[in-house]
Amino acid sequence: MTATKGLEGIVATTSSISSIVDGVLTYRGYDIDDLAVNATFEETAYLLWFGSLPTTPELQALQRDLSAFAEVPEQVIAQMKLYPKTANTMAALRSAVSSLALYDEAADDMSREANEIKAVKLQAQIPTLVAALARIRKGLEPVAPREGVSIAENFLYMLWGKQPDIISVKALDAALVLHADHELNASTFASRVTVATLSDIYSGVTSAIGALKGPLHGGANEAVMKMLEEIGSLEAVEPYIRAKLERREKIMGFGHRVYKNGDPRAKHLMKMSQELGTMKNNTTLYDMSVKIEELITGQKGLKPNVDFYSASVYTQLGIERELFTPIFAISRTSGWTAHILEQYEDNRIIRPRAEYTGMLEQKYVPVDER
Ligand SMILES: CC(=O)SCCNC(=O)CCNC(=O)[C@H](O)C(C)(C)COP(=O)(O)OP(=O)(O)OC[C@H]1O[C@@H](n2cnc3c(N)ncnc32)[C@H](O)[C@@H]1OP(=O)(O)O
Ligand SMILES: O=C([O-])CC(=O)C(=O)O
Repeated sequence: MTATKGLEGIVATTSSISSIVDGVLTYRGYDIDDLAVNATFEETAYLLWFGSLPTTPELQALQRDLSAFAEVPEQVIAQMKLYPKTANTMAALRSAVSSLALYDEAADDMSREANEIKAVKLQAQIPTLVAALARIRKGLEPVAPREGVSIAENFLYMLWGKQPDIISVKALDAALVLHADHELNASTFASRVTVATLSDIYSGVTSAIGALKGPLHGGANEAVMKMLEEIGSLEAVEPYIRAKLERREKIMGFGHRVYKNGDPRAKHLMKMSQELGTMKNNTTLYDMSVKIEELITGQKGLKPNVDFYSASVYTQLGIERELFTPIFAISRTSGWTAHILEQYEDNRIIRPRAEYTGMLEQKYVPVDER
């Protein structure tokens, strides 16, 4: 038995949800480049869960369900008010999502029908939790979700407490489409491992949130913004990056296990970052990001991943960086739950082996003789 570090190149499951072949990302056979400019997030989530794009009545029914489920139990909001205001937002989200299970009587109902409802419910409730967390951290009261509006619009409405502008809603909606699923990434794998023990969907999504939090995965988008803030100006980019590379430090938002010639999602976010900067008459963050990309690609051959330009996109939308990874979680809930449903459909416990490298033939010595 020989271990492969990080399971690189190991095919661990079959899946018909999303694929990455020769650098092309597809959801259920639809190219991400097509979906990014044409599909809404609700259509995308439907596609991931049910395998085809919805008809008008199917989409309307989904939108009605998402609206009907968007409120979260008042006990969960009360618990969230007790979290320290300085708590890591992903740690807080992980706790809140775990708590949702306590108030769902169907949490352990393992029928396909019940699990599909819980997938839609989680998708509806997680944006409400993230917006509530953000407001509670600032000492503000959470804003209740509105009926009949998209997830992107509702989220920004609950976050800001006022009707968001159409440009912000469209930009967030496109970002949600781009982040929705990504084959067997670390958080999706974590969710599948958890539910393959026949544990419940809430446990699967809670595990996934824990995995997404790390800076080598979803947490990179917040880390990119911290770096941009630390750099501070276009002139400071070059010396900062050169010094970081000399110290052999990683540059967040660059590199990818699967894409070696670039992440197809990054160009969409790059364009959005440029457009938002131009619209707001301030392209500093975009210009700094482009300069960083030139230096990193030039010196290391590494390309930006989905987390790089999303940082400047969200900041230009007026969203604080502590919410970047939770927003990733809002989107990826669609992918996680689609994978969980797929895992339940044809389940076998996921239990690989480890190559043992420890000591051999030890003999027990009583404690007072050691
Ligand atoms: C949504 C997402 O999860 S997208 C990824 C988000 N994560 C990040 O942006 C964090 C920064 N990037 C990374 O840490 C890595 O590129 C990962 C985690 C994405 C992929 O990791 P791996 O597939 O294990 O790549 P690995 O670490 O083997 O990288 C190969 C080489 O490129 C280097 N490298 C990879 N990424 C970077 C980076 N961002 N900055 C500097 N060097 C890097 C590695 O140090 C390694 O060099 P070496 O061969 O001299 O040791
Ligand atoms: O696939 C990965 O390893 C990470 C990634 O880009 C994602 O989850 O979107």
